[in-house]
Amino acid sequence: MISLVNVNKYYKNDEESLHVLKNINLAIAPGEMIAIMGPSGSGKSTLINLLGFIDKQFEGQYLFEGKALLTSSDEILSKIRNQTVGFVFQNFSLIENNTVFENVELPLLYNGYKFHQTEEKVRAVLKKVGLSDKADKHLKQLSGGQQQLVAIARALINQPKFLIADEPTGALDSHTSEEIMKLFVDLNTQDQVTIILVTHNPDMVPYCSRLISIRDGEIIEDKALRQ
Ligand SMILES: Nc1ncnc2c1ncn2[C@@H]1O[C@H](COP(=O)(O)OP(=O)(O)OP(=O)(O)O)[C@@H](O)[C@H]1O
Repeated sequence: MISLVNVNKYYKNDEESLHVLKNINLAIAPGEMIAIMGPSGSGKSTLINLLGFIDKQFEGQYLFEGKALLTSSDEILSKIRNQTVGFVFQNFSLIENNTVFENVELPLLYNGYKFHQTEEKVRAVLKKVGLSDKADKHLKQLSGGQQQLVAIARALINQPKFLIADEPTGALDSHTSEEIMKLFVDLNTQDQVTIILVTHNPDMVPYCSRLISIRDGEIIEDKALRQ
């Protein structure tokens, strides 16, 4: 599904050039659930920004389903991104003053759906994450774990080909983190959602099917975990 070939990334300014991804070669197949680990500053965010079609400025090749999508215009690329990848962040990035339903519905509206076409899809995805009874609640009325479930529902609503989760349990206690990871595993094993997860927490790794470790912009380890 995803193929990075000899990818190098530099952050350049007038005085210096910082080499943050070094000769990355990476193939990701549909149905994988990958943990990316590495110290702060090792290049994890840079890598997932590239994988999520956010960053086009790099050397080497990124093929998605055999195509070099990053050559598309910004407008086409943002449309592709909206239909192809779902993002989940540590801080949830939800709209505080909107209801659960409205938060989850938003990417559908961006994708061209009309208000009267969204109800069934939003209800189905809320059911999947176990929030059927919370649709009309405001975000403020939910716990941190429930807010992360809303963010996952929002990431899933356009049926993306893969999910990128950047420290999705970073703001949650260990019990809630476990619940969130179990949901990711269900999505991965039952619905074949491909998941790429950045984490600092080694406890999250055994839930994944593969571990990629990064140091100083290089992949230093790439190993299979559960099958
Ligand atoms: N926009 C930028 N301009 C210049 N340098 C940057 C930029 N973004 C990141 N960097 C540098 O690139 C390197 C990799 O950063 P990156 O954010 O990818 O690391 P990370 O592994 O995600 O770190 P963390 O775990 O702290 O989020 C760091 O040295 C960082 O300072």
